[in-house]
Amino acid sequence: MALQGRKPGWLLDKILGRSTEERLREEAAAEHAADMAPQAASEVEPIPEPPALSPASVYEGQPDFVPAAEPRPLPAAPPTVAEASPDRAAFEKPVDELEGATLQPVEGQPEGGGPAEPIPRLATDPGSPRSEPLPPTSPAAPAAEERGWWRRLTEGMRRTSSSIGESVTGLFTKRKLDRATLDDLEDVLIGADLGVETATRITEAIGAGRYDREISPGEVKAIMAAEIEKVLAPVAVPLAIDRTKRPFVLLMVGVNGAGKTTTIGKLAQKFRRDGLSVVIAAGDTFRAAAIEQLKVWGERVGAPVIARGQGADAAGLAFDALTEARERGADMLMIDTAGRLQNKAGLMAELEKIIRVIRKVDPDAPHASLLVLDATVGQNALSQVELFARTAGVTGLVMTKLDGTARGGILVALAAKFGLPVHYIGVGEGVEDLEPFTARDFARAIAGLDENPTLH
Ligand SMILES: Nc1nc2c(ncn2[C@@H]2O[C@H](COP(=O)(O)OP(=O)(O)OP(=O)(O)O)[C@@H](O)[C@H]2O)c(=O)[nH]1
Repeated sequence: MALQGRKPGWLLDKILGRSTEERLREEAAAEHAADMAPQAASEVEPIPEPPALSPASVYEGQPDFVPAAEPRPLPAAPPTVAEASPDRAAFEKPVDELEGATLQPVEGQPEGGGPAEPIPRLATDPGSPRSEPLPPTSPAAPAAEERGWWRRLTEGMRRTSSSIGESVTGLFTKRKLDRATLDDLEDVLIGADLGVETATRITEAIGAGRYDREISPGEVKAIMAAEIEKVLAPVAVPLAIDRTKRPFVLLMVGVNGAGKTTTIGKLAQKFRRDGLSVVIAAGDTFRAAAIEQLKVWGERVGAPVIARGQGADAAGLAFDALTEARERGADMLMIDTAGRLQNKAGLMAELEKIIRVIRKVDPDAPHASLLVLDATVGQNALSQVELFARTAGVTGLVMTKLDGTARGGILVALAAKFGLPVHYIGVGEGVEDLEPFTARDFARAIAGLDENPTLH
């Protein structure tokens, strides 16, 4: 019969005046596009365009990263360790404490006597050692966007700035400057986690030529902001994404609860807005809730999430994710990692293994390794940096939860001690509450001063 042997669709082709080969090519292209589209694209909420805001930060309206002009120097390869075969029994058994208290974040613990923000629990993961809430249902709460970054920053930093500001007002109102007052201020600044070095630097700058004279709290704050800015300026470095690396591999490390998973979601949204295709690897296989949380973020921002079950080998997953991201031609691969394993050595061995294994696919990977730090842990952040810098070749920092603490000064101490780039800071759980770090804005916010005057 005449119809026999015809390829399906030939009649439509004939009507539309195209060849069967043309149609097959179109179909293949459509299939590829569907593959690259977010999972369950119809369910993914559209990413709203950011509204035109008056710039509160020099970064507003700019991409959230800078294209790297030159390939970045790679972090030194971490030492090869004996193959860390993940102990499944240990994985499955929730461990509350890491060996060595220095690694433990202080979750939801308020300082200064203020009430902690209640941490909502995720109902679907009752067995998890620590259940997180899913991210907010709207990727960009309009109210948050309308507030602008400067307001979000200063509102978030209020606990830090008001604890310093109240002391400054108390110490410097209608008093002649003397050594005792400066010593008191130094104690306040050290207590606010700025570190001895910066505290001394600030008090010396305030004292220079002003003994026995009245100095207003406003003047003190201005000098303080200027000194803090000097410390922070060298580390306020935007994340450089080398577009010749495809995918650019971003490894996210940090202790449990620091905000890695949330930060990945927030950053993925930024990268997607900037037109990059992103693949996410759910490498925190220790916690089922982290995998689920990431899947939700992935759907929301339109980034495929490569995941395996709880307890799966994270290095193997990272290897597969990099291979797949490469096949898809993705611009970015973001790898989440566990913050808690059976012990500190286990955690570090796993990070080293992940790096070793992904280098089998791309010898330069990871192209950036970001340590996520929770500001509420205060001085503990210093030992976290030391540990992760040694193991995971940390190239930059992200500091979260600056809103929930009076200890935001720790960022200044970190800058003075390590000089590691600080790429982003988080001042809330909302998707818009993470922004590139700018020295002047942060310095003025911490000192409780008005908006960056150079922008007006
Ligand atoms: N207030 C506030 N909360 C934040 C911020 N960033 C993250 N969080 C919250 O901190 C909690 C922990 O965040 P996660 O992203 O799950 O932390 P994690 O590092 O992935 O934790 P593990 O998966 O256990 O390793 C969540 O409730 C987040 O919503 C921030 O900037 N401010």
